[in-house]
Amino acid sequence: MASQAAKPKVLCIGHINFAEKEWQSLKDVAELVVVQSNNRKKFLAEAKSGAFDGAVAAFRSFTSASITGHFDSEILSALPSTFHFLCQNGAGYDPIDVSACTEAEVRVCNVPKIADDATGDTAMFLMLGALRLFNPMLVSLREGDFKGSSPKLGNDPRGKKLGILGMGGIGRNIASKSKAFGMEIQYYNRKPLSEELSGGATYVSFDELLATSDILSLNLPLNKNTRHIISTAEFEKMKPGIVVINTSRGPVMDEAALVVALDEGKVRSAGMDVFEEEPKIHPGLVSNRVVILLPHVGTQTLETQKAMEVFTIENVRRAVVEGRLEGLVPEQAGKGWD
Ligand SMILES: NC(=O)c1ccc[n+]([C@@H]2O[C@H](COP(=O)([O-])OP(=O)(O)OC[C@H]3O[C@@H](n4cnc5c(N)ncnc54)[C@H](O)[C@@H]3O)[C@@H](O)[C@H]2O)c1
Repeated sequence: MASQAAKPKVLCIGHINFAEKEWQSLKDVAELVVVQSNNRKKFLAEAKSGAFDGAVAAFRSFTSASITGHFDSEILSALPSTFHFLCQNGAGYDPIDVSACTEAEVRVCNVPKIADDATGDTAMFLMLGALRLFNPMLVSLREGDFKGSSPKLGNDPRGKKLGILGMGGIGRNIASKSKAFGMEIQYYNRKPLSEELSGGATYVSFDELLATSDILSLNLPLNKNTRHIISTAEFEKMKPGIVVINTSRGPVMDEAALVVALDEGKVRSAGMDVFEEEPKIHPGLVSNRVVILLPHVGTQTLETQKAMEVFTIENVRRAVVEGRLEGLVPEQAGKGWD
């Protein structure tokens, strides 16, 4: 009994859907506390009640923004001084204020690599669907008009230039899959990749990427530097008839500007898994049959979802047992925290 009382607490913010056994196994090293609140006000009150006292780490589910809102300095200051590890179950971590975490000496990890394949597959589906103009056909078939009244022909991927904006794990996954479709790959990143990592893709400037790509795939994280990185001025620089794919985060692209570019024919079609104000979607996208839309399901496979939860829970264990995390976010690199 005495050793049980001495265990640190770990918090579960949000739901664990596929790795409950792994979560329960943390009982060996920690006292498990599942956050009960369902909104920010209640979360702050729950923290104030002392329910989280002694907590050192948290599992944060992708959807838990509905519980805490932005994970910012107000949330951090409500947590006990023992709290030092935030384990985000997602490749993206834009709902977390990493600067505020760094200031509060809270280490943050996300889930790198595990989401690459499923998100890359989603991008390929959207890319082929948008290139081949499959969506109007899918819709008209279900409306009882087998091939649609005036089906337009789409394009082959073979021989097309794919421009990847953000050549990280997912960008590189898309690049390697696209090569099998006979595409030529170019990319823009904050810095060029090594020969080995680039896999034969050509590094070009941001403007050249816009001007010469037949298809543009957005694979950047969302942060203050990337918000609306694609807007009216960038659409103007693009090759007429470009196809745009977004599986990163909605706000990296100005959705209203995309709607204008589609309506003007500058952008021929688009494939989107993410939107600026999810679950709201710009009506100009919903009404445009050429655009192929998915409801942010890039990582939604049984295998990937389970592997992401397991990785995140293992990180909670690492935090408790070893005082470190795997996959510290790049903003916290070089602090001697990894
Ligand atoms: N649709 C989905 O369900 C889904 C799933 C997983 C990830 N995502 C999103 O995809 C994003 C990318 O994921 P990842 O795992 O490939 O991340 P990553 O960190 O491996 O790669 C991001 C790349 O973008 C580059 N980059 C960052 N800022 C840049 C800038 N201003 N200009 C040019 N390049 C820049 C980085 O150098 C890096 O190479 C995530 O941040 C996440 O938001 C979405």
